[in-house]
Amino acid sequence: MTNLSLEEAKTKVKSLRNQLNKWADAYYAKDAPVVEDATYDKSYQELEKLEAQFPELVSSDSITQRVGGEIKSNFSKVEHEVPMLSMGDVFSKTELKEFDERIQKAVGHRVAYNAELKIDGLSLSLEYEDGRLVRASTRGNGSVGEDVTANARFIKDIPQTLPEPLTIEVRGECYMGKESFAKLNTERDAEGKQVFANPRNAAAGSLRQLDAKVTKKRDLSTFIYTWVNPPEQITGQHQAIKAMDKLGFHTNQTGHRFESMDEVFKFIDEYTEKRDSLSYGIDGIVLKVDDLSLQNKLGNTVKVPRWEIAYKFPPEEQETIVRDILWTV
Ligand SMILES: CC(C)(C)c1nc(N2CCN(c3ncccn3)CC2)c2cc(C(N)=O)c(N)nc2n1
Repeated sequence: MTNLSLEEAKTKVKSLRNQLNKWADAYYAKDAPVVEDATYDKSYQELEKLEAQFPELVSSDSITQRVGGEIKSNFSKVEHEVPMLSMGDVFSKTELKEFDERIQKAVGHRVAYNAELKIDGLSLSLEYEDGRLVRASTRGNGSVGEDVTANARFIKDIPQTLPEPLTIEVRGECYMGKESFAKLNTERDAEGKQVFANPRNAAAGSLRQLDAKVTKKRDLSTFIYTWVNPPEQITGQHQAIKAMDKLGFHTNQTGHRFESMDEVFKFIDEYTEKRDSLSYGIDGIVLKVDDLSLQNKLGNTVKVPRWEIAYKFPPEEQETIVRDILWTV
């Protein structure tokens, strides 16, 4: 229940409807979602809650009254055997220190961490049977995603077959490099099409294309960072990434295993500096307890692992021009 007055609720409902209609039109009309599902869903649920609390505000033209009101994608659904979890976010080194202290307290000793750049893309799961790619799917809500196998076949750095007949699942981030993003937007602008607000939306819009031939024209990449239930000879996150690299997956080589938080802080400072010069977007650093058995011991809360945290950089000066064009349409 919100503590909004009827007047305030009316304003809020109006702006939510306006926003959701724009997003839904972009999704249906141009089949290029300009926003992450999670963002759309959050606003949609907020509108539903307000309409439930203020029934006098419900109107037949509200997107919640539309049969297909929610973003229904035409992809078939994929149930994730192992849920794709969310990530806890922190925004300061103090909070990272507290995270480390919590972990040390829980396990009774200091732990090593694997620090990874937090790639600004969308999550992707890749499933292989006897060494052949059989399914690619998006994260969706963490439990149910979309089948994008046909599209994934056109992402050049995804191995279609593995050097060994393994039946495994790996997960990573699908992203569009900064240069490819700028090129795509220039082309779209020249064609009078709506430009993408940022590389993450461009990647999402390009991967979640119903017509895989469109994905083929888009320059998408991946960084793979998780081996789901790896063989027992793999005991650490850093080792897992090295092993996936050997299998032909594209991994991010900047990841580093650290024994102390001081080294982690140096890594954070280094990539706060280097961020703009990278050829792909990052929005933070992901810190994971490296030892996989400790990860299992620490377990997860409902949606978030206790053994991992994402340190988010302060938002950089976004190129607001694109955003303005987008929102004024
Ligand atoms: C395996 C865990 C759960 C620890 C995990 N989860 C991740 N993510 C979860 C939340 N995600 C998410 N996405 C949409 C909505 C909610 N959560 C987006 C991926 C990771 C993302 C990156 C990255 N971006 O580079 C990374 N190097 N490691 C990750 N590791």
